[in-house]
Amino acid sequence: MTEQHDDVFEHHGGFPKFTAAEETENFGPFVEQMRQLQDLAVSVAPPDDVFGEARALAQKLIDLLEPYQVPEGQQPAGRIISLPGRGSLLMLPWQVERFDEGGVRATGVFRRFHLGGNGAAHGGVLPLAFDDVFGMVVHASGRPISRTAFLHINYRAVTPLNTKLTVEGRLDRIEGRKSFVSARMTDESGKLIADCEALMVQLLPGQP
Ligand SMILES: CCCCCCCCCCCC(=O)SCCNC(=O)CCNC(=O)[C@H](O)C(C)(C)COP(=O)(O)OP(=O)(O)OC[C@H]1O[C@@H](n2cnc3c(N)ncnc32)[C@H](O)[C@@H]1OP(=O)(O)O
Repeated sequence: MTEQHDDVFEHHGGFPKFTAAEETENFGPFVEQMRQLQDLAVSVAPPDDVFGEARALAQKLIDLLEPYQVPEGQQPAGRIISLPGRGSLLMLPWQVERFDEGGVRATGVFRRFHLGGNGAAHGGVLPLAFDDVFGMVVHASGRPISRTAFLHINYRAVTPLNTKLTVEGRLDRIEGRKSFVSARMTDESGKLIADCEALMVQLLPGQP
């Protein structure tokens, strides 16, 4: 992790102070296994007694992890920028490849877990991808922490699963507290899958 990445969670506005977490031996592989489980949970059709066995194993995992819950900002999930989705299961398992004031670029695939219908990604996961990139664009540009006021997506082509895609976002202009940002999602041939514009509004002191 670079020094540039180390300070991206510093305190702004009314947000709590977040610090980046270090990658450890087991956390990244654990998150990937959980993602595989998510993919399987939405794609298997075994006999019901197999679900019974899975329930028992899942309960063991719950019992193992439950004592270790911590407040927001202290868990590794979401704080390790070198991991896909920063190690957060909520985030798409994409890798950040560029993070500087010129913009943010992330690449990755939508998986079976993200299926909408007829082999394509669910339309609701694209705003998640864009919104997360815009949060990083704001930080990478050195702007104070901001929240999304609006986010407008144009779905230009059906979004495939298991196909490498790229999202590139940038800061277009600043008006006082307002950061106007935009991003494009493309496939490896350069075909435009979706584009997006959003307004990020800088939080006032104490604003949640
Ligand atoms: C590694 C890094 C990880 C980074 C990890 C950290 C990531 C954090 C980023 C997460 C991003 C999110 O998804 S946040 C989650 C989704 N978003 C939210 O929950 C936001 C909910 N909404 C709000 O909290 C509020 O509405 C705000 C803060 C956006 C704005 O409220 P406010 O502070 O009272 O300001 P307000 O006066 O209304 O607006 C300020 C200016 O913006 C304009 N404005 C406000 N809303 C709109 C709008 N929808 N469309 C057009 N313009 C608007 C106003 O006209 C005004 O312009 P003018 O008169 O000044 O010209």
